[in-house]
Amino acid sequence: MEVKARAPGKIILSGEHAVVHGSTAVASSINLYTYVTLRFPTPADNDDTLKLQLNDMALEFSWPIARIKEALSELGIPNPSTPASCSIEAMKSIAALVEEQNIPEAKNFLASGVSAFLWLYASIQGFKPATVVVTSELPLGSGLGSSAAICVALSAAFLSFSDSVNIDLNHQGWLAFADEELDLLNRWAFEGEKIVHGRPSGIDNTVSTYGNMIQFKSGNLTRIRSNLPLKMLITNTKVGRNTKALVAGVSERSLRHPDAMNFVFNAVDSISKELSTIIQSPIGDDLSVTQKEEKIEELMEMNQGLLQSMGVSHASIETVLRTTLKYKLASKLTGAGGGGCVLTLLPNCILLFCLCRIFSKFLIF
Ligand SMILES: Nc1ncnc2c1ncn2[C@@H]1O[C@H](COP(=O)(O)OP(=O)(O)O)[C@@H](O)[C@H]1O
Ligand SMILES: C[C@@](O)(CCOP(=O)(O)O)CC(=O)O
Ligand SMILES: [Mg+2]
Repeated sequence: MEVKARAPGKIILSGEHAVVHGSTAVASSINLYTYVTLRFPTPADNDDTLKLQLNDMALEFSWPIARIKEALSELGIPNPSTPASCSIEAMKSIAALVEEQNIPEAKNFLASGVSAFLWLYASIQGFKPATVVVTSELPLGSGLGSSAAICVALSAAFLSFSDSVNIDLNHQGWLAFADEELDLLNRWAFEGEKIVHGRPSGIDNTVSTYGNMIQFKSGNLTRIRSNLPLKMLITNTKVGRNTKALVAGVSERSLRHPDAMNFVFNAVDSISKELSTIIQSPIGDDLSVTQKEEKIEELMEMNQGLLQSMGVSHASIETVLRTTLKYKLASKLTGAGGGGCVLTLLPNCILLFCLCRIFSKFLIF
């Protein structure tokens, strides 16, 4: 028996970090996915291990089921319909299970993802032998939500074998979870994301679970529909960073300067709400597409300024900002910052300009 699940990455258009402190944020899923295949051995295979293959990393981990049972004995019978947080004790046992695998030092950043896998698997599927294969189109640790995508795809694969879930909707050739099941999936993915991020807001796993665009505040999701043909260029600075450390850094700053940081978070809240209103405003209202894009550019610049004051920008991000500004294009970091990816709005008039250039070449030759 085998199942394959996929979950998308995301971009945050406005509100990263501040969303952890209760501000509104706006995010969109992107069409880059993480894929998880779950396979149970037959009795003839005589295989009593849990295997995790990370194909893109060319790594394979394997634990005897008896060892996992011994380490996580407190878990008892799995209860897929009730998402549970990993206790400090269970986290210690999982850390020992991961350590036994001797992950190469250069790939130590994978330890949190492997830990989330162990927690989700043991909690949802219990102590059954299986092989889980992960592949991803997303760059890891770059702000495009690879941690949430793997948690959603793992939870989806594990839950799909559980009686408490109904999967019958056809979506682009894939079976989809029914709406009422998405909440359960999202809550499990959030538990995994907590292991990677420490203190996630939940926006990444939510947009990866529900897809399309969302507005998110204090754990509450509003699904939104864009009426603007927004085009974003994503530039990866390729500077690695760790979301958990950056999120913790912002929290420490807000403990040191609570009043000032509250103003920063409130300003971000207003920016996200305004952005969401513009995106959803009907075509043909008072503002033209160009006027709406100009407003969005200004909001992106203000959001970037506030992210700088939270301490999460980086020299590599500033270089992208300066470069795009030369072409009068507005940019902001997306995700946790400290490196990672930068978003640049490509206004429709630019696309028209490029098209004209392409066509003029055809005309000349
Ligand atoms: N395909 C994957 N395989 C293994 N671990 C993964 C995978 N995708 C994400 N992770 C885990 O998530 C971490 C990256 O998460 P994070 O720092 O939040 O950045 P982002 O979510 O922006 O990619 C990785 O270091 C790893 O632990
Ligand atoms: C910084 C934050 O707002 C987004 C982090 O996104 P990413 O893991 O860098 O893709 C954290 C969160 O909301 O959980
Ligand atoms: Mg992440």
